[in-house]
Amino acid sequence: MEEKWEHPQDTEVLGALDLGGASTQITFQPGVPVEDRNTSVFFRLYGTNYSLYSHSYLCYGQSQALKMLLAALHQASSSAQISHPCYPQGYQENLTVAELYDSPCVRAPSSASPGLVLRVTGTGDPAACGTAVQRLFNFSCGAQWPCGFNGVYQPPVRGQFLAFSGFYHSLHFLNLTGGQSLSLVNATIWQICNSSWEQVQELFPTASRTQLRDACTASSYTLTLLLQGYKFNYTTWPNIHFVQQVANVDVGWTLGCMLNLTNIIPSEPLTAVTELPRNIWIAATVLLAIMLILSFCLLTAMCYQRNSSGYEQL
Ligand SMILES: Nc1ncnc2c1ncn2[C@@H]1O[C@H](COP(=O)(O)OP(=O)(O)O)[C@@H](O)[C@H]1O
Repeated sequence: MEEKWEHPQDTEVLGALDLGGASTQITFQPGVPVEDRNTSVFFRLYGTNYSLYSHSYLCYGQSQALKMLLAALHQASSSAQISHPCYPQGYQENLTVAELYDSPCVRAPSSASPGLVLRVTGTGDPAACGTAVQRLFNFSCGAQWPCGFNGVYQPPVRGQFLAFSGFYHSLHFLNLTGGQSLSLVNATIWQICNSSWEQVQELFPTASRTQLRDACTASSYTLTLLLQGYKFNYTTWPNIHFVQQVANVDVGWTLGCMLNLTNIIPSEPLTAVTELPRNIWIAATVLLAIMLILSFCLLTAMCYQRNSSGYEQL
């Protein structure tokens, strides 16, 4: 770095995968020009220009996706009893219609009365869970080919990626953030989704009730989003590095935002100074020079006067 914030020319640009509570983002440097202007980003960081692909899917963050799944299961059941295939078998909870439909990502059916209490029962069924999670997405590309999901254009993923926030937390809980193979990840998620409420409590005695309830749903959602959503596969899976920190700093959208903003700070005042018209710049310099010369003359004259009046007194 030679004590300068410069981008070494031969280093690889890492992609970023962020799974927040409300939305998920993918950003990377594609191998082809970005065909859709809505998803192309030109970005200048410490003197280097980058042309990137980036898209944010609203409502596909972890919390909202899990809510969409529950709402879809409720609407499919058409009663106050909801069978949840991703919750552990034997798990039960009550929630009201108002609590379920409290976000813009889920639209309440007109027939649902807000005060109605819904009873959710886990069935711990990995195959049905996988199917229910996949139904949250529309995988057909339509005119936008190649695509991610919901008809959003996305070039094929390329290079190494850092996956953080919800991607990290959902897999870290199952000890799957250490470079495990995709087969092992699949098998572990299948196993947790096949477990009963008693079994998950025994497996993770210190975990909270919510963590235990959501372990299967969150990890299944993460895997579906990465494989079918963002189109990673067996070959590109090892290129995803699940991280919470890089060089002892928490990674997330706030760090990226800060880096982007701090890079802008020095360039703005400089632009303002160099954009002064040339003739005004010359006039100001000449005026300053004249004032300096006049001040010097005045000071000399005052000193001379004081000295000569002193001699007269003597
Ligand atoms: N320490 C944690 N342990 C387990 N899950 C977490 C932890 N922190 C965040 N999560 C989960 O990861 C998801 C994203 O969290 P976060 O990055 O804080 O969201 P946002 O970007 O919206 O602020 C949330 O759904 C949350 O449940």
